[in-house]
Amino acid sequence: MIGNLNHVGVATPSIAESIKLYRDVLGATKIGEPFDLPAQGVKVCFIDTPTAQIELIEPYDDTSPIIGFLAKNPKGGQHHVCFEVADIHAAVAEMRAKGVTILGTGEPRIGAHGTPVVFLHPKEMGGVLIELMETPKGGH
Ligand SMILES: C[C@@H](C(=O)O)C(=O)SCCNC(=O)CCNC(=O)[C@H](O)C(C)(C)COP(=O)(O)OP(=O)(O)OC[C@H]1O[C@@H](n2cnc3c(N)ncnc32)[C@H](O)[C@@H]1OP(=O)(O)O
Ligand SMILES: [Co+2]
Repeated sequence: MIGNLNHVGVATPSIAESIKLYRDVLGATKIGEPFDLPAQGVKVCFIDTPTAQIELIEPYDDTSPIIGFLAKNPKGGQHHVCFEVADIHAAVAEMRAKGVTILGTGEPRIGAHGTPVVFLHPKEMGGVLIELMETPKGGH
């Protein structure tokens, strides 16, 4: 069911500091403008690599879903991996049929690429928080 690896989510206490690392130390050249995504409780900045993106995420406010993760990992860390799926509702139905817990309300929500996303519980995914996102129409 899963398609392309779209992005790896990296939680950080400071997107500005993380940009310095990826740009000045790792040599990334395609770094987007950071933007707020209050519906998901995060500020976001995408860094492009030839085949996938790094998604830097910083808490939008103190109700952010990444607050607990940053409390345990104050310097930040690898937070989630995101795979594309052709049809999010079909993916949710398939996961539910297989007994997998969809986080939150279970209803897909619009993510940072403007297409619906859901998250699968890390305890049922070998310790990895997995995001499924519907592939943008026309690719990306
Ligand atoms: C912008 C959008 C997009 O791309 O479009 C995004 O990605 S937004 C990305 C941010 N949004 C999300 O992450 C939404 C979905 N996430 C959530 O609902 C939450 O963050 C949870 C995954 C349920 C974790 O919540 P919280 O940290 O409050 O719970 P908790 O501390 O009780 O953690 C429960 C257990 O899960 C583990 N745990 C927590 N976060 C984890 C992570 N990122 N990867 C792997 N394990 C993780 C904890 O260590 C703990 O294990 P132990 O029990 O062993 O101690
Ligand atoms: Co993400």
